[in-house]
Amino acid sequence: MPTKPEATPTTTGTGPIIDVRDLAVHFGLRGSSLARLFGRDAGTVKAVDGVNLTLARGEVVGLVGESGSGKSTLGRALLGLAPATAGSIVFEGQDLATLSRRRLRDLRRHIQMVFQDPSAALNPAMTVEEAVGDALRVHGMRSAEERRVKVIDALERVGLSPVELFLEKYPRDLSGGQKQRVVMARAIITGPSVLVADEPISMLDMSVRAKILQLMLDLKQDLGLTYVYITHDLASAKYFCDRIAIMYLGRIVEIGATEEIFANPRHPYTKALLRAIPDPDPGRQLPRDLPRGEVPDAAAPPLGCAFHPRCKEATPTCGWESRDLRTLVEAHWTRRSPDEYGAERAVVGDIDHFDKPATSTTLGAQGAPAAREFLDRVRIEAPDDPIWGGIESITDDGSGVRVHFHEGIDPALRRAGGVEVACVLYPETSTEG
Ligand SMILES: Nc1ncnc2c1ncn2[C@@H]1O[C@H](COP(=O)(O)OP(=O)(O)OP(=O)(O)O)[C@@H](O)[C@H]1O
Repeated sequence: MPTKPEATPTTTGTGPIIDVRDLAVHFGLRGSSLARLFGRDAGTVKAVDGVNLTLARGEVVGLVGESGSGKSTLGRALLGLAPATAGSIVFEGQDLATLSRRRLRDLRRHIQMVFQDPSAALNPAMTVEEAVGDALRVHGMRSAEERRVKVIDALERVGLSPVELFLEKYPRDLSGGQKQRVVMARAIITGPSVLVADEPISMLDMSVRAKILQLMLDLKQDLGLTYVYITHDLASAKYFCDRIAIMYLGRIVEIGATEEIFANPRHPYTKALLRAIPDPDPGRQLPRDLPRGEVPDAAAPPLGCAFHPRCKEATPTCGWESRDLRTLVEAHWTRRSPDEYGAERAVVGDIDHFDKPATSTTLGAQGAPAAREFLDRVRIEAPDDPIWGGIESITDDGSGVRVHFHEGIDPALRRAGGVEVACVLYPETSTEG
């Protein structure tokens, strides 16, 4: 029987193992050198923007969302690898922000990260023994003999046996699944209590994905680990996670027990992600529509609820604005002939100012009646677009009209039934709460 890797004094406490409060991680964009010369701010990406998350000991929490939703940044922040702009991360009662660089490095024995690409994570010039033992060397274990004992134990735990066959191998000699097992061995060898796994199976062959997830569950059981599982794949999260946090543009928009999220999704984004899960039964034809449009630019998120431009259930107060009008007008123009487009373009005039997010904007170059007629034509073509509910009024203004949108609501996470959800459809007074 393999012995347990280095004991972790931190796993024995009570209360949450990690407590994240109002965490923000913002990245300043450098912009072009010309913009910098004129002192223009190139903007800020709010990769994580006001996240609260409590990890109970021994649970598996999934961070799920499309690319750019901030999952990896949140995961990296838990290890102190992405600096917090605001808020706090408390691990076993210690606020990461108060730790010295040395203590922070030491903390990484207790919180380890596993990345998506095992080939990139392993140094091609190191044998398996060197790669797995290196973490011990970094943390001060000088004796090669002691390291070897621990390495053998860790390799046995991750199913690379007989161990002698693997110790002297290089990454190039291993399959993708074996490499990820080596990465897992390296992660557990310091005796961590928390493991942040960032898409750990997405680059592996289908045939080995379930085996690696099962290995992770076995390790969790044996070593008393707590997991943060980062993925864009809800199907694997269903299998693996106790709780799921759905992320969108730096925020958690819904969080709750896995069964509840799957049985009764509340947030329109969660519903859309669930509809997009491929059905393993080829005979069943389910609509697989990810929400319309792409994930917006995180440096200039939509006003109000960041999901509103793609939302099927959007309401008049979800944050409609000038950029939504541009999207609608441009979609209308894609269906016009070149002559029609030319004539309408002259009526509408310049629309570049729509790109500056605003709840009031002007449209028109040939007078208010022509601008109104144009908007009527757009509306007849797309009468069900939720943006129309978001327009409060249209008034005459100079050479055209001014479109006023309802002031949008940026919803906070609120309890609704068994989950928490950030959507105006679940207000504080909701009977569900
Ligand atoms: N070091 C950085 N500098 C600037 N922007 C960054 C940095 N790291 C991440 N971002 C931006 O922050 C946002 C969130 O990125 P992040 O990688 O955390 O998302 P993700 O959900 O993990 O996406 P993916 O699944 O593609 O990894 C993105 O807009 C990304 O471009």
